[in-house]
Amino acid sequence: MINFDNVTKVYPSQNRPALQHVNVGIEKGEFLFLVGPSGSGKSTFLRLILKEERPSQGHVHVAGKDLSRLSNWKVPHLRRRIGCVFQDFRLLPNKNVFENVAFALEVIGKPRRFIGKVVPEVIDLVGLEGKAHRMPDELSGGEQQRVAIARAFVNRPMILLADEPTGNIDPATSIGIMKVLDRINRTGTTVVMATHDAAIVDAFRKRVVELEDGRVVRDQSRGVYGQAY
Ligand SMILES: Nc1ncnc2c1ncn2[C@@H]1O[C@H](COP(=O)(O)OP(=O)(O)OP(=O)(O)O)[C@@H](O)[C@H]1O
Repeated sequence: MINFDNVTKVYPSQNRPALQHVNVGIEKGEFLFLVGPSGSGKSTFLRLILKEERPSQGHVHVAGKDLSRLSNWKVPHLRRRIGCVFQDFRLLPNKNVFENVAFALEVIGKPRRFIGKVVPEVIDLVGLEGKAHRMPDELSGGEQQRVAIARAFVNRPMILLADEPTGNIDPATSIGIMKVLDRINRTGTTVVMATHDAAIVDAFRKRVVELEDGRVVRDQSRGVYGQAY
């Protein structure tokens, strides 16, 4: 589903590469934790999948397509098939839960009847039943992140990218967020989650790819956070 083929990324004005000779293949339906110290290249890895950045060398394939050959006008279509969740939720503050999730479908022109059917289903899936009419400032951080996940998933993307989704959430609540991501993964969506959250990585035992100075130093199935061997 995602293939990094000898990818090196050097940002203009930087002399140290953000990623160096990265080779990682991620199958459809996999769940992958991307770990590593701050500045090791995790966000760059995610941005390359979205074609927000281009490799300086090597190739990134997503769903069988070489992104370097994907014309610019096709990039919005690629991004539509990839849901994104961030540390800081990024909800629209003046829209309620239903409207925040519905907005993701409105902007791609889905009919109102379809929206009225699927949005409540996804709100239930993320564990927010009964809260559709709450405004973001009437929700806890964990609940806001559930809305953000519902919004990212409502279009049934093939891939979900999560950049530090539990970074602003307390440990107990983080487990609940992780269970939601796990549930989404079980529907067949490939999930790539960049994280510093050792407790979560250790509790869920998924594949772990560790970056250090832009290099893959570990790729382990059912891995833990901090054990390089
Ligand atoms: N737009 C940019 N322009 C120049 N350099 C950048 C840019 N984005 C990232 N970098 C550099 O590339 C390297 C990797 O950064 P990246 O954000 O991918 O790391 P990260 O592992 O996601 O870090 P964090 O855990 O702090 O989010 C760092 O040295 C960073 O300073």
